[in-house]
Amino acid sequence: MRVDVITIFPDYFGPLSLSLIGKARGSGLLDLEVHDLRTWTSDVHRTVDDTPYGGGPGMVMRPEPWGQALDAVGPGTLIVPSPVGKPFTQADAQALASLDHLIFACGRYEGIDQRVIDDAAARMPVLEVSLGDYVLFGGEVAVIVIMEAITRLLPGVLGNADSLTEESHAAGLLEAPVYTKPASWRDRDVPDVLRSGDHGRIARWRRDQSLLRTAARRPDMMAAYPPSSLDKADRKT
Ligand SMILES: N#Cc1c(-c2ccc3ccn(Cc4ccc(CN5CCOCC5)cc4)c3c2)n[nH]c1N
Repeated sequence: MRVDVITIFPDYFGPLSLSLIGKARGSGLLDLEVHDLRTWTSDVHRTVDDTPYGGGPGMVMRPEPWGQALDAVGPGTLIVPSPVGKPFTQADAQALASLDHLIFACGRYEGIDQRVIDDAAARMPVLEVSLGDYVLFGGEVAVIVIMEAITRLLPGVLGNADSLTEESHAAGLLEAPVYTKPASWRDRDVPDVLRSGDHGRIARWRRDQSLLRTAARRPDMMAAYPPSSLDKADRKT
């Protein structure tokens, strides 16, 4: 997968050289390049922003540098993090993980001139996404989060592909609690069922815990969980 990130803060993306994303880049599974938007400015001050038409607070990112930057790195699927974007979900991560070329546009200030998005949409798919109902300083942190969500889905990145099948937002329920050694810690014991070796009982316990957690913390997920997936025993949970 080829990924181009355009930003006025390239140093924000140091974390994408670490851990499993760094390994994915080193092994060739992920070809990622971070570009400084100011590369495509032409004035001595390398200006990327200006005052908003119609008044209002803050500054808006100028269209010219963005247009030239997207001409240079595109076409691909353009992902624009935004406070007004569609909520980003695991399903979005799975869809994006299957694509060949992603371009991330990291806005700052009050956002990017809308004509940049409209112009890009005339020649490539554009997805405006939001991480959640809170306001960040810009799109860079969102891109790091989105890149983690996508990269872990790329074949060969996670050693144990099984861990992808049981994931919360893929399976529709929150995962059960996890435990490791020691069996007892500060007078708190690992549930006996997990040490029983009875895989059927363990699977049942984990499913029950998933249902309890999801019902308590994510009624929205519970409401969306297909009734056909709940057997009679579950309904008593
Ligand atoms: N992904 C993601 C994000 C972002 C995000 C993503 C990209 C950029 C580029 C600039 N900013 C800052 C910024 C702050 C304030 C405002 C004004 N509006 C805010 C909403 O109410 C109306 C008024 C605009 C832009 C960004 C923030 N925030 N939250 C998410 N989940």
